[in-house]
Amino acid sequence: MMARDEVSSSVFAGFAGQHAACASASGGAVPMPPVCAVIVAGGCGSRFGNPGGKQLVNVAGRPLVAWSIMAFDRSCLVGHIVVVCPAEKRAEMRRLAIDPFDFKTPITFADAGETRQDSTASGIDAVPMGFEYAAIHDGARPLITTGAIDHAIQVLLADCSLDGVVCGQPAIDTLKIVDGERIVETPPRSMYWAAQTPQIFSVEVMRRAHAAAVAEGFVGTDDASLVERMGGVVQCVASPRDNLKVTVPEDLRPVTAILLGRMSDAESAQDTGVMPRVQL
Ligand SMILES: Nc1ccn([C@@H]2O[C@H](COP(=O)(O)OP(=O)(O)OP(=O)(O)O)[C@@H](O)[C@H]2O)c(=O)n1
Ligand SMILES: C[C@](O)(CO)[C@H](O)COP(=O)(O)O
Repeated sequence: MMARDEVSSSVFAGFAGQHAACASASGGAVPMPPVCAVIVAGGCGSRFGNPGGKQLVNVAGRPLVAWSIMAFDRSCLVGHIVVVCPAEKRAEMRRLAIDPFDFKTPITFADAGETRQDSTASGIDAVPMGFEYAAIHDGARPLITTGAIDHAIQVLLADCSLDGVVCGQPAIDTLKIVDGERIVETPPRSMYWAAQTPQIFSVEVMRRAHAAAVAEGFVGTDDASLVERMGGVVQCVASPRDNLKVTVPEDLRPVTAILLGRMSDAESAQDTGVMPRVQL
């Protein structure tokens, strides 16, 4: 019912966007990248507890949300980024998390809603014409990498039976179903994944799924659940284990350590000539 148009798996070979590196790799004809990123950064961060929210908190030298924007900006498959935040925060978001960085991808804003689901609906509505897919990502997951984004997009584009893909990890802990704190059952772990973002869908499918959720009063904790309940086919794609979400202040410690570690690894590789010098 929600099948999307057939897309050749070869299409992602030549997307070049505005990025110099991508453009030179494509060697001429430059098709439009098929994906618009929707970065939801409209929550109030109540569990984090900072009065101004968490999206602009400095993490390893950048505002939290800027790390996610950077990862999508570097993807040749992403041609536009919509940042979802409260209207009154737009100017501050632009001044602190966008303008200081040399992002090449066009970035526009959409207004946040009351819930995360309302915010993703608003972001999907703001996807410009011409983009067939939307990659919805939490602004609070700064460790996502361009490689993981591109891999997930490629899995979706390569399989026309899919309505969407969800980045995540197979469960590694033993899981318990509980009533209060009393264990009711220990389900087979092999059936469980921990879902993360990005979650990527056809824009059309996502718009229909949101309309149905509103009509039927359904509120999910992620975007895929809206598509699943419509009978959509959604596949999990393994993404890096460290794609953590900053939810409470303690999350900053591992996230900062990982970002600093990545920067240090990149510097060492550049110094030993293993990698060309890149801007971090
Ligand atoms: N109305 C909302 C609620 C959440 N989000 C975004 O959804 C992502 C995941 O949500 P979460 O980590 O729960 O953030 P908050 O809602 O801000 O946190 P809390 O639930 O602690 O208030 C975050 O990037 C958050 O900014 C959003 O755009 N709009
Ligand atoms: C979408 C999500 O990041 C997938 O893990 C998560 O469900 C968001 O959860 P929250 O309730 O907004 O923290």
